[in-house]
Amino acid sequence: MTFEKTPGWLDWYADPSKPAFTPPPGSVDAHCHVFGPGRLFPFAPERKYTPCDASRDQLFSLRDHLGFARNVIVQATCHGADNRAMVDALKASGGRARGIATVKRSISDGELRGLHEAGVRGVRFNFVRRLVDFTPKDELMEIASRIAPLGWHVVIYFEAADLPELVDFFTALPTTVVVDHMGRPDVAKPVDGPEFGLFLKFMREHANVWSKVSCPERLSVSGPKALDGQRAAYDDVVPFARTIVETFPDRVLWGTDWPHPNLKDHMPDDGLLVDFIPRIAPTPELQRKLLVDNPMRLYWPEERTPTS
Ligand SMILES: O=C(O)/C=C(\CC(=O)C(=O)O)C(=O)O
Repeated sequence: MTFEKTPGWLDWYADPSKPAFTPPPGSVDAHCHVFGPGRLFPFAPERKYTPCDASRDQLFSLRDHLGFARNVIVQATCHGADNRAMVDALKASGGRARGIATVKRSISDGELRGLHEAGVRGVRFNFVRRLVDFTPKDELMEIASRIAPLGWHVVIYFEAADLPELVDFFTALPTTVVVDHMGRPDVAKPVDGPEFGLFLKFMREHANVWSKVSCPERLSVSGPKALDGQRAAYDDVVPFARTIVETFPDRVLWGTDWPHPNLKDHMPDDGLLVDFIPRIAPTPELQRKLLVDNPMRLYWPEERTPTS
């Protein structure tokens, strides 16, 4: 099947730079996607966008180029609840990728076990209206209670302005809860203002809540962009991400978000994006927690040594 990309679609950056920052050995890119390829894994009829292809082999070659060891592949909404492309990538990764699935309440226990064997360790609940149609909260809660015994967690994606309305549902979830992209703060607002304050309170008062400090390219208003050799990009996002890393160093994850769906302004050079990491996690200890210890604890707990 051939697909026509959404008009204005920006393809992933073809020839990324080598980062100046060297990630510690064993680093995990804990948020990335695969798209298709559409001829093998057709995009879902209910999708809100049609992307370019972004295959597992292209993802794995980016992983190696950037100096990462592992990936966490998050089911993208353009594949709906058809997890085949993501699962195919997990199976081809030689144990170096884990996955986050999208499932419906109709999924059987056997199918859940199959996903677990392939390397899935969580489900994603998406509340961003431009990406998905609303799933009733009772259905989501039922899914959460079924995946909890597998040791899985729930990844949530929402916009900062929607947190007040969603917070009661989030705090009722029975698993670890991982927030995508810091809950998408409006970085034009003050880092010590009420909106981001609510997010910090949410994390402070709920020790099961983690955050990905990812996607500065999606959140930044004033740049500069991670392009043309700019190794100090997205200044306006730094205080938000750094506050989270320094306040909750054991509950943060980082990911490229490759292939960066739905960006409208520019496509970042992923090598320069990696150079954002030492600006938000300034010490080797914070970097090791963010890139190795935390994702290993969540996604490969069986591989942890007693000291890590
Ligand atoms: O890549 C992301 O995390 C963010 C997305 C896309 C997405 O979540 C999806 O398609 O599932 C976005 O904001 O458009």
